[in-house]
Amino acid sequence: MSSEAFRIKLPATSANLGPGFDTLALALRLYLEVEAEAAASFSIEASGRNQDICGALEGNLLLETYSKTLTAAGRPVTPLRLRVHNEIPLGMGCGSSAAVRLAGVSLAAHFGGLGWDGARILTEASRLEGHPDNAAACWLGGFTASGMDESGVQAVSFAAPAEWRALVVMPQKPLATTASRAVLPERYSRADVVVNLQSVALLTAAFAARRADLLVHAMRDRIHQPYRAEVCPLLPALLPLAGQGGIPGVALSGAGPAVLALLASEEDIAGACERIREALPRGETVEILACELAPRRE
Ligand SMILES: Nc1ncnc2c1ncn2[C@@H]1O[C@H](COP(=O)(O)OP(=O)(O)OP(=O)(O)O)[C@@H](O)[C@H]1O
Ligand SMILES: N[C@@H](CCO)C(=O)O
Repeated sequence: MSSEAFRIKLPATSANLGPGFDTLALALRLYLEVEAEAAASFSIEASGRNQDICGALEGNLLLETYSKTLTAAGRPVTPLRLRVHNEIPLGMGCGSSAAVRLAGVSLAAHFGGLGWDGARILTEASRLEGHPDNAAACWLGGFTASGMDESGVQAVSFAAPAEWRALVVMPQKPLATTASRAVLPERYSRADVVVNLQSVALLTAAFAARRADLLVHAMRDRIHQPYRAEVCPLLPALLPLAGQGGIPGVALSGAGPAVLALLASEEDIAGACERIREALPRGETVEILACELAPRRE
């Protein structure tokens, strides 16, 4: 067990990127920062987005993950004084739950003296998530491909082109990942699976080869986006922008409801925001976050 203070900073992530359902994700330069020290009782000082949720002592995913992980490991739950600064939108498809679960597991590993390495922390958080894509990109940074089986998570990350930018287009209301997974079918046709296999391979190659021109083909998806359009109405409105002036690729961000637009450079941001606003359903109010891509963790 350790009584030393602990600090962690983890990025937002956009998972799937179109075809890579539960597999691919990209880290974004928006962060969750948690500082903790052992104390006589739990307290949280929250700043940034969603302070009500991030600062709650009841039903807080950070505290739940921390306590659950220590209890499962047979260790006492040391009360903590926490400072949480959050820039990641909650329930929008930007990996907020993966970041907070990784933070909670890391706190447990530290204060419980569990002796877990990074791979174990990533595996524990991914199991709590039910899929490794967000957690892998959050933990490793960059562009990440990941898989998970009973032995744990296997994940590889590499640096995404630093000059590319992400626009995250968010509606007013969040959508829980569980609700967005509930609309997906159990089975797919061979034709749909083949399209996604081709796209995943092409998309990974497009990031590695820094080929923004391939994104319009490589971000095609038939596994989750067609079904999620009903609960993510920004998607059908914005998907047709892919491949048009200054917006090489468009996909649902994670489980939605936000939409991710990938741009080849900073200069394209203003024009892309204008086209996105023109394409929105009438009366739809959105927040558009322009993000740099987060580097690979060293
Ligand atoms: N910093 C945080 N503090 C406390 N709870 C959080 C925090 N971040 C996320 N959560 C919890 O996670 C929920 C959102 O998780 P959910 O999996 O539904 O969406 P997401 O992770 O934001 O999006 P996606 O999984 O599609 O990328 C919030 O409603 C909240 O309960
Ligand atoms: N791959 C996950 C990401 C959201 O957590 C999904 O699409 O449901």
